[in-house]
Amino acid sequence: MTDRLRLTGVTRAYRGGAGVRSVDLDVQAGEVHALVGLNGAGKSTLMKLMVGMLRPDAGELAVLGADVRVAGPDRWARVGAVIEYPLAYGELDGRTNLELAARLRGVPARRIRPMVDDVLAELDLHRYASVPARRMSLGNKQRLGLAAALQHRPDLIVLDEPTNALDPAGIILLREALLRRAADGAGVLVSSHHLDEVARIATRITVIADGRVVGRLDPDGVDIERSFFALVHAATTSGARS
Ligand SMILES: Nc1ncnc2c1ncn2[C@@H]1O[C@H](COP(=O)(O)OP(=O)(O)OP(=O)(O)O)[C@@H](O)[C@H]1O
Repeated sequence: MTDRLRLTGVTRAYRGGAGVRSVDLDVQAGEVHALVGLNGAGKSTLMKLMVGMLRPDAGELAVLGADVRVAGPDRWARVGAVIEYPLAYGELDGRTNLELAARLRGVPARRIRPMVDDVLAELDLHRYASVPARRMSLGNKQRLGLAAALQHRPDLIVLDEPTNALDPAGIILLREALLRRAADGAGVLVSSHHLDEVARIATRITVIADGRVVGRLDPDGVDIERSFFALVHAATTSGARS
């Protein structure tokens, strides 16, 4: 097994006490690992830690084998992430946004145009290649952000609730794109509230509640929703007692 991402005892507290505590988590090459939890469980906080947007108070965090504190641009160029909101320059059209994202990741100039064409086709965005991002619908902006994160075939993909604004066609396109990346050896981590959606794609499902890992779900399990609530309930009632 090859670690694409490994968190060991990672803790980060916000002022006021919320945050994540002693989280152990890994993402392996070739897998889609899903992080599920209720609103406020700590999914976005964990993902921000994983991509260096937040620094841990304690614990170790390795991205593609390098400590997150010392990972350089070459390492980050092999990561694709969308955390919270897809980033796009409103004045620039879809194609230019994607070309810029590719340049920022150091993709050689001759490879950029075919790469952008491929991802525009993959996420059915060709109609928006010449449309400024500010005129795109929320779902198409999300497709554009996902395209920017996936186009350079990163070795590690971290997506925070990537299906939130997508229509059913977009959800299927994203699912296929992620399964293709994983089959090619990428490690994929996605957070979601949608248990059914996650069960279709994930090889592993980790449940978090109150900033802690509280258990795992079997993607092939019969009543995944029930198992999810049982885990969350057990964790929050034991947390309330302690
Ligand atoms: N900047 C911040 N300052 C203080 N507390 C914060 C901050 N950001 C998040 N929190 C708190 O940390 C906890 C975890 O939030 P986080 O956004 O990671 O949860 P989440 O699982 O992503 O939730 P959702 O599903 O609603 O997006 C919550 O209690 C939240 O209120």
